[in-house]
Amino acid sequence: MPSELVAFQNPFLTPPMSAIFRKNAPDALGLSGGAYPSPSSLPPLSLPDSPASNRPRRRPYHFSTQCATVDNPDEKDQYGSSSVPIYQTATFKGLDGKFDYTRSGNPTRSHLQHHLAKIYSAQHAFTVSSGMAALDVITRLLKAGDEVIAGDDLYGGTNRLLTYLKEHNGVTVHHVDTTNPDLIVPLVQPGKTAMVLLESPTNPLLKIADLELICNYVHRIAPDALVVVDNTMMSPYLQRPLELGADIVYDSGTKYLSGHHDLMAGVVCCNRGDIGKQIGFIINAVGNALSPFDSFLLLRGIKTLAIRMDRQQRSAMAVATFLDTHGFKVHYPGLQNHPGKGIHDRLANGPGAVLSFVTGDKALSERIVGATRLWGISVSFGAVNSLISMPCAMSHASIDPAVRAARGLPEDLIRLCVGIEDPQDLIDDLENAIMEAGVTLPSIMPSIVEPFSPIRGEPWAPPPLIFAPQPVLEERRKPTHPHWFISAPGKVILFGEHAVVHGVTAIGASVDLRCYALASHREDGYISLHLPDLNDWYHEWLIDELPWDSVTPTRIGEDHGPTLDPRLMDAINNRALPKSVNEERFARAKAAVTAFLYIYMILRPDTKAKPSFRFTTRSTLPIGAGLGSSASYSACVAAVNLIFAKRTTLTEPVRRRLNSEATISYTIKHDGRRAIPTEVADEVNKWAFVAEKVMHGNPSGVDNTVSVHGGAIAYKRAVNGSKGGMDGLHGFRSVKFLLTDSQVPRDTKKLVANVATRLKDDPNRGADVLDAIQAISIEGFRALSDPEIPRETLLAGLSKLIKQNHAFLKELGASHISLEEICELTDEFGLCTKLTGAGGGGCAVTLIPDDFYDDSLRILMDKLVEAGYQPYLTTVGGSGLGVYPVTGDPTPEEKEQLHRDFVGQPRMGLAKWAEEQGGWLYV
Ligand SMILES: Nc1ncnc2c1ncn2[C@@H]1O[C@H](COP(=O)(O)OP(=O)(O)OP(=O)(O)O)[C@@H](O)[C@H]1O
Ligand SMILES: C[C@@](O)(CCO)CC(=O)[O-]
Repeated sequence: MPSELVAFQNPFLTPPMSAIFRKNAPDALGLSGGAYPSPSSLPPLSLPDSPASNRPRRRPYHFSTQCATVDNPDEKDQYGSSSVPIYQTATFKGLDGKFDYTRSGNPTRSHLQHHLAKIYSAQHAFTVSSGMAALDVITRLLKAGDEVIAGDDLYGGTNRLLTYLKEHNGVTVHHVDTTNPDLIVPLVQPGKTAMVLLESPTNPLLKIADLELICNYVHRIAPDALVVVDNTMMSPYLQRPLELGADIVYDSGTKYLSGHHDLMAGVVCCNRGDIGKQIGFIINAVGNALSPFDSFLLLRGIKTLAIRMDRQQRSAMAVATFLDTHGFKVHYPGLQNHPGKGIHDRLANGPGAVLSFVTGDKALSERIVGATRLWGISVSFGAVNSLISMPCAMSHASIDPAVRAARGLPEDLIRLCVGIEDPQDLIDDLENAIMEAGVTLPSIMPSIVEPFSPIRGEPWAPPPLIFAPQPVLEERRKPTHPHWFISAPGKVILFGEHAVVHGVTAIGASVDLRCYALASHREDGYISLHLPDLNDWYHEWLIDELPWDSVTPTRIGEDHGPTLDPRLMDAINNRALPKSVNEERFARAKAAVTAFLYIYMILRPDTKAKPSFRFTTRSTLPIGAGLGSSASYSACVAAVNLIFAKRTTLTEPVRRRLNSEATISYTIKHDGRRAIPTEVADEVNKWAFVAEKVMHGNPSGVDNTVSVHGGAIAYKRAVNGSKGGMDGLHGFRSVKFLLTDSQVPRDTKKLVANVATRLKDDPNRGADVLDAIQAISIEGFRALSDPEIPRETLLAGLSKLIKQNHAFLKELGASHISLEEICELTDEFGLCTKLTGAGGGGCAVTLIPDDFYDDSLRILMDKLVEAGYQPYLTTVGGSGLGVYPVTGDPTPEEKEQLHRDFVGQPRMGLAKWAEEQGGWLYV
C-alpha cells in the first residue's frame, strides 16, 4: 500500500486531506467538457424554399407537418409574426376592411378556420364556442317534421340536445345501433330523413360504425339527408369523415385538437358550399363564434396534435392490452378481439386514446376509480393528462338510467382517456388502484411498454408488446396456487443494536440480500422442511403424529402472548424434533426447525385443519453474521404459515368474477412497490417476531420489522411501560455501505444475554451507555430525516456517529478482535466502521462517502479479503417481504422439478432466478 494512504486521516477530522480517495466531482462528471453544442452553434432551421422549375415536384406534406405549419397566404401578418396574433378586439375601424365586428369575423379565428379546413381536407371550417354549440349550429338546419337517425351509444350532451329538439321542435329522433347498417337502412326515408348523426368509435363503448358504408346507403336512399359525424374521439389526424362521404363533420375542439383542457371550442367542417353558407349564417346570427383568445389557444394546440395523438394512442394500446390480458372486458378498437377492428382499420389511421372496460361490479369500479392517483377523475377527454371516469355517473349521467340500461350502457363501465404521461406509470397506477380496490392480478406481463419513440409518417401500428405466454381463460378459472414463493431481506443496523433490546431507539435498513422460501401443497398428510443452507437438513413429519395435545391454538385475529408457550416448546423439543438436530453438523438447524414447528402448530385455528405442504428455504445472506438471516427466515416462516393456515388475505387467491367470462386472480411483478397491504405486513411481522423469540430468546423485534417492512426505519421496543413503534426514514436509501463479514461465527442469543448481564452488573454505567446510544440514534434519525441537510455534512456526521456507536458497543462487550481489525483497516482509508447486529464476530458496516474513489474501494476490499474477511458492497432500503403465488396446475413431476431447481441454484444466481420466476408482490 502506498505510504500516503497509511497517513490518510478521517476527512471530518482533517478536511483538506480528502483528495486522496475522493473524486473531484465536476471533473468526474465531465461537466467541464463541451459534449453538447449550444443552441447558438446549431444551424438555423429553414423551411423549404419555393421549387425551382428544374427541381422535382415536392410531395404533399404529411399531416404532422401540416399541423405544425400555420400559414395562410391570404392573410399575411403585417409584421411577419411567427405566431398568429390575438386580435382581441370586438370591432374594426373603417368601412371597407375585411373585418368589422368579431361576432362576424376576426383575423385570429379566420387563421384558425383556414388551418382547420386544411387539416380536415374541408372546403369550409367554422369554429364556435363549444362542441355542443357546433351540434346546435348543425341541428338548426333541421325543421319541424324532420327525422333524425342517431346512434344508441351517444355522448350524453348530444342525447340531451336531441331530446330537446324532439320535445320542443317537432323533430323525430330514432336511436339505433349504428354498428349495424341493417338497422339504419329501414329507417332512412326519402323526404323525411333529414339527418343521420353518427359517432365512430362511439363514446363510451367504442363501438364502430361503418361510416363509409352508411354514407353510401343514406345518400342512395335519401339524397337530401345529411350525414353528420361527430369525430371528436378521433380528431382529423386519425379519421377524416368528409373523405368517407360525410356531409358535415364536427369536433369538440376542447378535446384532442386543443389537447390541454384549457379552452372550450367546437369545429364544424363541410365541403358543400350551400351547407357552408347556412352554417356561416347561423353562427353569425346566433353569435356563438369562437373568441379571439380561444382561437389563438386552439391554433396553438393543433400544432402538436399529431405528436400528442401518437403518444397517447400508443399508451392507450398498452393500457388496453394490460387490462385485456388480465381478464377485463375491454372496449378498444386497437385490440384484435374488438368486433369492429376490421372496419375501423379501414376508416381510420389508428384506434385513438380512449378506451373503456367493465369490472362486473359497480362498487368495485367506483373503488378502482377512487383509488387511482395519476388518472384524474374527470369528464371529457383528449387532454395531455390521463383521465378516468364512470360515464354513467358523469358524462352520461344526463341519460335516464332506464334508457342507459336499454342501450346497454353498463353501470360499472370505466372510461379511460390516456394522456402523454409515461405509459408504465399509468399502468402502474391503474394496477395499484385495481389491487387497492381488492383484486389481485396475474403475473403475465414482465414488460408491457416499450420506451416511447415517435413514429413519423408511417401508418400507425400497435407498439410491440412483450408478453410471457397468456394463460388461456380455462386456466384462469382455476386459480390454484400449488406453490408460493416468499422472500424477505436481511438488515443492517446503523445505530442502536443491543441497546434496542433495552428500549433504546435503533436505526436499521433492509439490505439487498434475502432469504427465499418455496412452499408447495402436498396431499399426503405430511409436512416437510428442507434447509439446504444448513448442511442440507431435511425432515418430514406425519402431521397427525405431531404433539397436537400440547397446542393451545390461536384463533384468527388473536395475538400471541408476550412469552412463548412453554408446553408447546417442551413438546416440540421432546416429541417432534428429530434426532438429527443434535448432530454437530446440524447445530444451526435446531433453532430454525423449532421455530418452524412452533409457528406451524400454534397458527392452527382448529387443530383439525392441518395443511400439508413442503417448505424449502435458501438464503443469499451470510447466516449468523449479524445481517438478520434469522429474521428474514422468520419472516418467510411466518408468511408461509399464515398463508397455508388461511389467516391472511394473501391466502385466498383472490377470486373475483369480473364479467361473465373471466375470473382474475394472480399477481404482478412489483419491483419493490408497496403492493402488500400494511395490515398483512403487520400480521406477518407479529408472527415473525414470535419465530425470532423461538430462535433468539429475547429479541427486540427490530430485525423482523425491517425484514418484513423493508426500507429504513427507526425502531423502538416497548419496554417497562414505554411506548414502542416504528418510523419510516427516507434519507438512507442512497447511502452506500460496505459490509464486511468477519467470518467469525457467533450466536445472537448468547451475545444478547451477555450484554444484558453487563448492564445488570454495572447499572449506572449501563444506563449512561444506553443514554449515549439513544442520543446517537436520535441524532442519526434527525440527520437522516432532514431534507435540508447538505449531503456531505450528513455523511460526515453519520460517519462520526458510527465511530462513537462502535466504541459503546465495544464497551458492552459486543465486539471481537476480528471486528477491531476491520475497523482499523477501514480507518486507514479514512472510513468509519462499526459492528452491526449482535457482534461477537459477524459483520461490520462501513459508510462509503459518495466521492470515495472506486479504485480505493477496490484496494480496501482486496486488503479485507487478504486478511480473511468477506466484504460486500450493498445498497440498503429495498423492499421488505415479497410474495409470489404461482398459479397453474402442475403435475407432481413439475412440482418436484421446481423444488430441485430452487435448491440447485448457485447462491450467486438465486436472486435473479427467483425474480425471473414471475410476479412478486412486495410490502
Ligand atoms: N436460510 C436459513 N435457513 C434456515 N435457518 C436459517 C436461515 N437463515 C438463518 N437461519 C437460522 O437463524 C440462525 C442465525 O441467527 P442469528 O441471529 O445468530 O444470526 P443473524 O440473524 O444472521 O444475525 P443477527 O441476529 O445478529 O442479525 C441460524 O443459526 C439458523 O437457525
Ligand atoms: C443484537 C440485536 O439488537 C440486533 C440483532 O440484529 C438483537 C435484537 O435487537 O433483537
